[in-house]
Amino acid sequence: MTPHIAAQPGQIAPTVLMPGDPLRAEWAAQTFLDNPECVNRVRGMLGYTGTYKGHPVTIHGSGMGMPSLSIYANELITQYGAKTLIRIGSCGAMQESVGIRDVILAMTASSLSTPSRGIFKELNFAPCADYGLLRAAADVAAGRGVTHHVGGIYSSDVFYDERPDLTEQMTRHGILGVEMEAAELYNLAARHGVRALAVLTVSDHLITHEALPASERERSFGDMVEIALEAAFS
Ligand SMILES: O=P(O)(O)O[C@H]1O[C@H](CO)[C@@H](O)[C@H]1O
Ligand SMILES: O=c1cc[nH]c(=O)[nH]1
Repeated sequence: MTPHIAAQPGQIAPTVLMPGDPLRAEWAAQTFLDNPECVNRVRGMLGYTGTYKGHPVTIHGSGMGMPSLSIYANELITQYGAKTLIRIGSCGAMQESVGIRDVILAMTASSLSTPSRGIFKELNFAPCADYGLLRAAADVAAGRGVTHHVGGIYSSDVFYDERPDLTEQMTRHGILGVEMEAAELYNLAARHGVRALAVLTVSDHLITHEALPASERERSFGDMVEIALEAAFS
């Protein structure tokens, strides 16, 4: 047990999927895992462990934003031995060529700051995905005919952004989408020598202002979860 996770030793699998939303963790575990068992509900941050095609998998919420993800990812890696962490999140599209419901595989994540800023100081460390996971996820997405994009994303500290000039520069420099956790997940994975990837579903569009209707979210998020699960064990 840790300050934020009540699971007993052995109740967290080496492979962990991390949505921001704890209820998405519950839905994904009940939909895609066999024999899902709730292993954490401290502060309402749900974690479930079950199996996928015989492989043990934990699906655990990260909360919103990098400080929250940092708490859970640190404890999952250092206290429970997680070796593969895949974020399954929603994001906003920042390119005309990226559509609502598309999947983005985050090769790297830019940020203004992360919880690791204090370590890196003047260094602009470039957090990046595990290449094997990234390549496997792209292959799975292509094989399933899921429209997907591989490239850089922006991990923001805020949902309500007051810097349209920054959004403009990121769009100009090819950043595909914005979310709030991947950069720190990649920093932590690099620090602890584990694998990480962010698989994101576009839920809204910063340029066209389209948004995914709530009724369609589940099916769209399902593609993302299956891509993550298949990539983890390919
Ligand atoms: O859908 P999730 O995984 O929570 O991800 C996105 O949604 C939240 C903001 O609404 C942030 O956590 C952002 O990263
Ligand atoms: O962080 C996020 C998530 C979805 N859409 C956004 O615009 N930002």
